Amino acid sequence: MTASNTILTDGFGRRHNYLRISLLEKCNLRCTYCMPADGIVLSPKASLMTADEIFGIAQTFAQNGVDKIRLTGGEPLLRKDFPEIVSKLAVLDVSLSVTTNGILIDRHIDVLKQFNVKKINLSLDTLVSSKFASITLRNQFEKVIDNLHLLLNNDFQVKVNVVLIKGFNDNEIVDFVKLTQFLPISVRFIEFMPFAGNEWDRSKMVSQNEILSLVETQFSLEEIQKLEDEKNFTSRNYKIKGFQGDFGIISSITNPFCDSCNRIRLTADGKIKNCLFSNSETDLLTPFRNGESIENLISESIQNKKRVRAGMSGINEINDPVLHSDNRSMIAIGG
Ligand SMILES: Nc1nc2c(ncn2[C@@H]2O[C@H](COP(=O)(O)OP(=O)(O)OP(=O)(O)O)[C@@H](O)[C@H]2O)c(=O)[nH]1
Ligand SMILES: C[S@@+](CC[C@H](N)C(=O)[O-])C[C@H]1O[C@@H](n2cnc3c(N)ncnc32)[C@H](O)[C@@H]1O
Ligand code: SF4
Ligand code: SF4
Repeated sequence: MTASNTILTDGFGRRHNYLRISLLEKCNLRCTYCMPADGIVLSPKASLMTADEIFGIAQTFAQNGVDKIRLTGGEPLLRKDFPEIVSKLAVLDVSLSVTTNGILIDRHIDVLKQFNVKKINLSLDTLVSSKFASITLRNQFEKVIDNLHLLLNNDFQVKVNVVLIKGFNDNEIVDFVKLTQFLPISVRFIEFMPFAGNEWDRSKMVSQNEILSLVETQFSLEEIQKLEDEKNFTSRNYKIKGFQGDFGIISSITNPFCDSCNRIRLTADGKIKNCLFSNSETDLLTPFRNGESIENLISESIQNKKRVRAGMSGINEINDPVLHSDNRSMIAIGG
């Protein structure tokens, strides 16, 4: 292990080479599983990281071993200075990717191409326009579908994120799988997770086992073995013979993958979270603004990271995560 890896390696030997940066807390959709119905209290604009601050903090991570940065939010493409942020981060020796709801892809496709941001994760929970409106509270289904095709026509690698909610879209699982017959996409079904204000209930969650059992009634599946650089991926993926794409499952609740966690999060107001479910945060932005070193703070946060997420006493136990009442809503974490 090189010295530059040390501050990002925790007590369990997990090397945190993947930084997820939330660019803002705002969004042009209102997905009910992501944010409270009455919205969230937004951080004052002055407390959000500027493009230069995002770059400066990300650079410290890159110098210490981060080689993958994902931009998220809120909706990252809503940031007016998105092109500036991407152009700055592009000089770092990292792979850059974006998780987006897809609505503004056409506005930013040139900048994504220019700076080689070729991996886009696009969230789409239903293939039915009226259901899209009911879960996102906005009528933007056609726009998202058009932009999905725009990405594919421009050779982007697209993963489609589908949060499954019982009674809402579990009857579309097979349709999403069928979509991969002719589209070279990876559809990932995500177990619904609990966050402030999203009215999570275990009974609304569709589990990994339920998804697999259902798909296996229709198709013969082959599990895709992960390549060495994919070992930390959140999803376990499956292929159906003759299909152009594949599908996967992100089983945060029933089969968490904390033993291979390589992720650290930076919120839009410059705090790091060492786990999605953790309520403890470390402010990097204030010391960064004061010209102080942030490496010790990063190191401390990594060293304090728990082996498994809150609420879990064993990696494969089926046990609901404890929802910290003071953890943020998902929209203010970034997934
Ligand atoms: N429990 C848990 N869920 C995560 C983690 N990282 C991402 N997710 C969830 O996985 C889903 C998809 O997230 P994405 O933003 O597409 O990121 P990703 O799965 O890391 O994407 P890739 O880099 O393409 O593998 C979202 O629901 C995230 O909240 C994690 O570290 N822990
Ligand atoms: C918070 S969003 C931010 C990026 C962008 N706005 C988007 O929707 O892709 C990141 C990811 O988190 C997922 N997500 C949000 N709330 C979730 C929840 N309660 N459980 C599981 N995944 C969730 C979304 O589906 C999305 O794929
Ligand atoms: S999931 Fe993404 S698109 Fe939906 S409200 Fe959350 S941040 Fe916005
Ligand atoms: S729940 Fe926390 S520790 Fe587990 S994989 Fe997600 S971020 Fe990592």
